[in-house]
Amino acid sequence: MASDEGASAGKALEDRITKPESTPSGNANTDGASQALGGGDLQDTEQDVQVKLSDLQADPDNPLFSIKSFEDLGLSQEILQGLYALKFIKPSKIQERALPLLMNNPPTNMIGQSQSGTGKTAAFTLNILNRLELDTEEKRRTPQALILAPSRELARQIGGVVTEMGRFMEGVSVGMAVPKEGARPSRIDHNVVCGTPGTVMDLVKRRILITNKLKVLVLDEADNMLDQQGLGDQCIRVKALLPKTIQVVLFSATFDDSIRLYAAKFAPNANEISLKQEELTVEGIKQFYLDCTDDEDKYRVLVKLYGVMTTSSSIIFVQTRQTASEIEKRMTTEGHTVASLTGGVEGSVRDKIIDDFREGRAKVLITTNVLARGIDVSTVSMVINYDVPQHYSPRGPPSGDPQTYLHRIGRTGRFGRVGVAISFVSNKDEWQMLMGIQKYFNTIIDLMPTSDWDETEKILKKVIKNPRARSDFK
Ligand SMILES: Nc1ncnc2c1ncn2[C@@H]1O[C@H](COP(=O)(O)OP(=O)(O)OP(=O)(O)O)[C@@H](O)[C@H]1O
Repeated sequence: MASDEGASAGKALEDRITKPESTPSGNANTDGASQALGGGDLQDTEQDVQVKLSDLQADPDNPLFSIKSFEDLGLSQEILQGLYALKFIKPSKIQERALPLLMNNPPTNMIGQSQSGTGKTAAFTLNILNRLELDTEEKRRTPQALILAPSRELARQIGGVVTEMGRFMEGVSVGMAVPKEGARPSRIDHNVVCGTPGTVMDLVKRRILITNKLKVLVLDEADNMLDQQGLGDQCIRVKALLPKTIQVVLFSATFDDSIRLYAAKFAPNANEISLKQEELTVEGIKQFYLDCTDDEDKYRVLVKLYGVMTTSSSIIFVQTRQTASEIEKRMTTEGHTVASLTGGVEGSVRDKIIDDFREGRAKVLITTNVLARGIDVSTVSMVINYDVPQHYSPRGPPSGDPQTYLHRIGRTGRFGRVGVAISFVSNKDEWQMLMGIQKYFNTIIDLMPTSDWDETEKILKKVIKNPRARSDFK
């Protein structure tokens, strides 16, 4: 097992850690990117972010609002220490609502929905930590919780969160079940396992991952996991090999009607927390579109935009690996520093690329839908849909893919931060798809002027610099 990726936690309580003040100067993120960068030109300072966060968490209409404190939720002292160390002050709405239901006994399944960047990971992680039995060496070496995610990067990220949150508990250890070069050990002896469905299935079949003591199964990005032909099939096959009494927890920002019925079969008798379609967009993300004359113009506009957005981190989403590699080559030849991560890249190289991006060594990431979901890098202040996300149709023109659009743009504006999402439109099909997406979420996607780039720069800076962007741009 790739124990190099999963870190053993359970460190002894080092210094005495106290609860953070309600407006700390630290970073309430586990991704580490903000600390490395310290905020760029077009970035909120951490001070701004924290002041704003306490305002948002006091607004009952905001997804980050809660009445209760983490102490009220019945978490152990060691778990609270983990949260304090991460500078989590108050739960978000999904955490406050989901945790009592998740932690209740006898365990009940859950289907939980909340906007992107509102802390779903902590919700399911805290339940897992709360349920772990770590009082004997044997129990510590036995898998008790399994978390499945659609990409290697997301599985690794979640593994990191579990490790960080559980670091004051004696004996928490996280193993990764993602594709790996080289030999695997004969047995996974971690109590929490995070992985992608194909690898997990393989490890279960080879009896490297022993499942009979598993108590919790989490599917993050559950609609995607159950929907896609390949992943859905694998998730069902994995679940069939797990104890019948396992608590099944499904989380996502999106559960389309078509998948909801299916999710209810996968997690029977679940408690459900759901949102209406028009509640799904995140207020802090200002959405624009840009008119381009053709594909070549898209590229010209992209390069122009990068002349304007020099310092903060951004992600460019494209539809195909081929486009990703073309843009990467062209931009690199022209002297831009960009990285590209697609499914075609080998695992260890992918790890390096995403780690470089997280830590601010690479500021521009070109990728496909492989990274559309879950990736949490707080310094990302701009997302570009170089291609409008679409469902291919064997007959007729492609149709827009609102769920993927929402997840892509949700890579910015995390937990009360602000960001911009810009979609490039170069033909009638793309225009229609984008307008369909706008209608689906009942949101506003404004035209970004490009006749005067000084003006474009001003608009972008105003959005990203303004800590009150959500009320201005509602
Ligand atoms: N209570 C909290 N206080 C402060 N920060 C928090 C809190 N809960 C979560 N966060 C931070 O918010 C960010 C977003 O959380 P997370 O990645 O879990 O979002 P998500 O809801 O899973 O989003 P997505 O739908 O995009 O996967 C993370 O950086 C996390 O550390």
